[in-house]
Amino acid sequence: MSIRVGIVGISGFGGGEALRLIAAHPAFELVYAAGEGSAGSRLVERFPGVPAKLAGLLIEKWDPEALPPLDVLFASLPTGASAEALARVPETVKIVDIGGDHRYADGWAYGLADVWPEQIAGRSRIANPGCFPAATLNTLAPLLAHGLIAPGNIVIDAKTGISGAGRGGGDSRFGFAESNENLQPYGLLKHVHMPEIATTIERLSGGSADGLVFTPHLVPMTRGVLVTIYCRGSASTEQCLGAARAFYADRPFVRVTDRPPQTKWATGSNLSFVSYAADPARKLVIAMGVVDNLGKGAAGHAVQNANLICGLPETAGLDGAPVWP
Ligand SMILES: NC(=O)C1=CN([C@@H]2O[C@H](COP(=O)(O)OP(=O)(O)OC[C@H]3O[C@@H](n4cnc5c(N)ncnc54)[C@H](OP(=O)(O)O)[C@@H]3O)[C@@H](O)[C@H]2O)C=CC1
Ligand SMILES: CC(=O)N[C@@H](CCC(=O)OP(=O)(O)O)C(=O)O
Repeated sequence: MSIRVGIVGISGFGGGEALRLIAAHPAFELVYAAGEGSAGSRLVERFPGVPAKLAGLLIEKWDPEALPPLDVLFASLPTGASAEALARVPETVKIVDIGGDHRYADGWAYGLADVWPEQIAGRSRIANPGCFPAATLNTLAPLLAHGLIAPGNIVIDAKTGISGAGRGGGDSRFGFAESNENLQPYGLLKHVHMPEIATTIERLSGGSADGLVFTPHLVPMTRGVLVTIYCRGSASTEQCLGAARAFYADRPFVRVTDRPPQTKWATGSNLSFVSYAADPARKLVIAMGVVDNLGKGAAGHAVQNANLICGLPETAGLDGAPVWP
């Protein structure tokens, strides 16, 4: 029997990527689509290339009290816009929230699926990590778990494609003329992802994440996140790579590479690439991670989490190769 799923926020970048993955999923059947401004449109009007079986599905006005029978709801709403409404979704409907309202909130599991799948399976309320935290935490987890780096004074230099800002795009700095041939830092000192990154570093290490620095930069590409993370530790490059290979030995989506990873390696996939370069003499470990912000950074991770809470193979609907070039 198929598992009935819905997507609220389907017209957005995160919701659209969830639609793409669910349309090809072997067990999920999309029976509900919702939004605000897009309500009243058929899916084909928003996504001309949508598979024929879904073309006529009507985008409903989002109303948590008017859901059809559903097993799983993917919520891809602007951060700040989901908490009140999702609290009114019946308990019988499992939820994966792609937005930021429930990360480390009471009653919600933080869905860092590659690192702690056992904390996700069996739950019914999952908060998907943000795109930068997904890239960062997958990269740091093996080093923190093996005590190869200090949890304090970690410096994260991050780069993101423009789609990370969503279709709404916020303000004019996301337009073509402003972003093409341009690089800009933003969110200095107080980006919203810092709390979930710090909390998870502390959970994984048992130490304090004091001194954390995180600076994202907007890069003129559509998709992709690259994090270059500077840490203190005496491990060698081989020790770091070995720790990551052991940590992710049975995990399907994390690839440990000798070479520094590149954003295009992950495009269109739920993969996460990690690599390391370390100089014990300088007590310096450079950890590098890559994800697709709409894949492991959003909808791919959400489908992985949904697979876990539905008792499906974790890779269901996610085993396609990345887009290349
Ligand atoms: N883009 C990315 O790479 C990532 C995004 N996220 C998070 O995912 C969430 C969605 O982001 P993204 O897809 O990029 O954003 P978009 O701006 O592309 O899409 C937002 C969606 O939310 C819908 N929406 C807005 N307000 C309402 C409302 N009041 N009721 C119902 N629907 C509403 C819009 O629908 P309509 O068009 O119908 O108005 C639209 O479908 C955000 O919380 C974001 O932070 C997380 C990780 C990565
Ligand atoms: C380019 C850009 O603006 N990117 C977003 C990250 C998207 C994301 O992961 O968002 P949530 O944590 O809200 O879910 C940002 O920096 O806020």
